[in-house]
Amino acid sequence: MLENVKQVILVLSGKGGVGKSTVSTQLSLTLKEKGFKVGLLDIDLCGPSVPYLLNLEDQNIHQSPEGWVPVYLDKEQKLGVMSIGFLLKSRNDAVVWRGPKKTSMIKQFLEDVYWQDLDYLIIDTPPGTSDEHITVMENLRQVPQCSAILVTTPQEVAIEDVRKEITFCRKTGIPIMGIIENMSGYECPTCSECTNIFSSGGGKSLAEISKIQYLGCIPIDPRVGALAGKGLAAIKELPECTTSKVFNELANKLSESNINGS
Ligand SMILES: Nc1ncnc2c1ncn2[C@@H]1O[C@H](COP(=O)(O)OP(=O)(O)OP(=O)(O)O)[C@@H](O)[C@H]1O
Ligand code: SF4
Repeated sequence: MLENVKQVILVLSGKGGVGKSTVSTQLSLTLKEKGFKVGLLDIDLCGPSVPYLLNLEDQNIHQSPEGWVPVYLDKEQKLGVMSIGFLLKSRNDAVVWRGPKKTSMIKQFLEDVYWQDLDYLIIDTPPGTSDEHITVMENLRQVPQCSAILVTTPQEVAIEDVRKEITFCRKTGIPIMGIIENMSGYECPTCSECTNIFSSGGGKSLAEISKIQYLGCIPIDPRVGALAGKGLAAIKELPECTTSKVFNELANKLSESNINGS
């Protein structure tokens, strides 16, 4: 049920493992820390990592007369989470479904979750442009405030795949809010010096060429990696690190409703 959701943000990536779920969870946690009411919907049916990242793996969802009740991270119910992971017995269980079953599960996720009033619904998607994406795009077209954030890494192959995501968004009519480059150099936890391990700046130049807003680069930071599985916000635990600054700025841009669709 999306009637009472003010803004929907889809987090997309061309490749797997580029940090899409990290961006989805840290963005959700940052918005929660800023006092917003947030929902995080994980539709990566084949690799749902959000329950793990937020330390919610042992939680179950419940059915209420209004619909599925999300799992809440906090007592105040500021961050609600929905993931196929909550329906699996163990993290190692695999979802082996054909397209139509995946499509109907995603429709249920979009229609039957009782989110209550939300300032933001963040949707973590599988990599690429699959059946899941088409179903989501079709169902979200009627949501007035909906846009996509594209996540990439600096390598040329990842950048190439983001080009495909841009084409996909433009064809399906979802405005792109911007591009984030993750794993852009290595930030030393001791002296905060950033060393470029791979090339860098590919995400920025792609944003410039494609006339899309560049939302910043997040370095590889072992301290940020260590937050995975704990459900802790980088902005609270590591306020001085570059990652926190990027998420803080991103959350500010969102709250100013500065959606530059392109
Ligand atoms: N900036 C970063 N610094 C350190 N570790 C990171 C960073 N970004 C992501 N990671 C780590 O890299 C791994 C992969 O990240 P994540 O699960 O967010 O990627 P993904 O794109 O969602 O992957 P998938 O395609 O499997 O859904 C995780 O262990 C995460 O903690
Ligand atoms: S980046 Fe700084 S603290 Fe890290 S290893 Fe190099 S000199 Fe040492």
